Amino acid sequence: MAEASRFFRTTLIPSFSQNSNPLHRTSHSHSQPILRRNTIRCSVSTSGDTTKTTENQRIPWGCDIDSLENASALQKWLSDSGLPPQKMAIERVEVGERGLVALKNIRKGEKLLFVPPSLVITADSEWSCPEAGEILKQNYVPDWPLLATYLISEAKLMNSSRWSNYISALPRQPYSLLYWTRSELDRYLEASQIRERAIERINDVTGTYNDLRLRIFSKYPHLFPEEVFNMETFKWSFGILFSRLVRLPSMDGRVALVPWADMLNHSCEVETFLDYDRSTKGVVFTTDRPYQPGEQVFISYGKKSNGELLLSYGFVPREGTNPSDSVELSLSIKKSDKCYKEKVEALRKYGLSMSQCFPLQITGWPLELMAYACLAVSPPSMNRQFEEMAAAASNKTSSKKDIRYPEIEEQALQFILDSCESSISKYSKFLQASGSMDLDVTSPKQLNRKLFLKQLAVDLCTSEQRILFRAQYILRRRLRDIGAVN
Ligand SMILES: C[S@@+](CC[C@H](N)C(=O)[O-])C[C@H]1O[C@@H](n2cnc3c(N)ncnc32)[C@H](O)[C@@H]1O
Repeated sequence: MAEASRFFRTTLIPSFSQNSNPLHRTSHSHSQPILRRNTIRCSVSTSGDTTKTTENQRIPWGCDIDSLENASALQKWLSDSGLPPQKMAIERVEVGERGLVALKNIRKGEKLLFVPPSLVITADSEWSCPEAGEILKQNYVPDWPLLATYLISEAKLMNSSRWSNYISALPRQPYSLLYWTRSELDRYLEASQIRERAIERINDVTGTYNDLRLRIFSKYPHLFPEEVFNMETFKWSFGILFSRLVRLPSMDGRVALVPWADMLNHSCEVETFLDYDRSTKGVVFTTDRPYQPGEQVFISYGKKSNGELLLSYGFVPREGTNPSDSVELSLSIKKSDKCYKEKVEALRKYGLSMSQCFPLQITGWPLELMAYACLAVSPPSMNRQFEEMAAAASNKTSSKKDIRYPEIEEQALQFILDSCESSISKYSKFLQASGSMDLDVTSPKQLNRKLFLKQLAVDLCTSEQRILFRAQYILRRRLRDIGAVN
């Protein structure tokens, strides 16, 4: 969902570009269900913070997903509307609260679902209030804000919308960092770069809503009354999009909400993803393992880090189970650097800045990170190589060669190690403090929510710190190998 932030930055209104470049790639399916470690459950509809008045407003749509409220009505409506008989049913599950569970033996390589296009919501779906849809299209509103508005517009019609059974079964408050307050983000995610990403995303959503309000909603209050189209309802609809929208590669990458398919939970151990199947004319996925009756069936939401999963979907996979996990390491050119100006200029030329984040994985880090570190430590005598280093630090060069500067390798490795260690100490501080953290709550409801958020933050920070420890080990070993005493 870094992708989502990028999407917003590039298409965000004011320019109302139609070149939306949305986010979720969906892959799917899985093998062994992952048991969620933390057992603290919290109805996400429990607003914990009273800093904003809107926080206390309750979204009138959807349901609490810790029950199966509205699930059977959804299943009945779907089969009455053309969904073929299924080998799965919605049930309460260990991972993801509600999910799709096999009713019969399912073979590896079997196609499942077959959701027809008539049951899929896209930017081309018909509006119950066509005038509202027309106005958005005339104003070139991109797919994401358009779909967010569509969802609210249909939700407000309750039973008169054709999607009413679908909307009633959506979470009343999706799990997502959009619902964390600024003080919760600051407190629980201080050590993680995901905090910045969450703030950016919240600002993007707020900016998008404000822009729609100024440019469109305020001009047509009879179609978009503020009691219905407000920040709170937009937070809900964007939360739904972030956690359920899929991109369908075989439909030219179009984004869609796919009722029924969006009841599938994610597993990091499967690779199969949703797509439109031209031969059967429906949205399907192909299992990459067999399932027995009673087992939960999984898909993959894409190769995302734990932080990205928390950001968009509000969960953190069990420690060590996500091979795509990564942590962002921030490197900066020191202001006291004699060549600060030249280095920053070289970086700018390649779209980088004096402070840059690079993803570390348990298996290593990108070549770009080493190039950036070389630039950061290189002395004035190497100024002719600054551009080459900046180019290598960006992913804009076509040549992916591992440029080497033996004369500064040790300093560069030490520079990365110092950044790693400073990051590790931030995580340690948070993780130590989390045990005795005063949660500052006034009701059991708030306590439940804060414990839940804290546990998510502890899970995220533990997994990110683990990657940093691994990088620290590798860097120390390399420094030893090149003869530097550390
Ligand atoms: C596309 S929906 C899947 C259906 C969802 N469980 C429901 O009841 O509506 C995505 C949401 O499911 C939950 N989810 C999916 N995979 C999960 C997992 N591996 N662990 C915990 N929660 C998960 C998260 O709340 C996420 O925001």
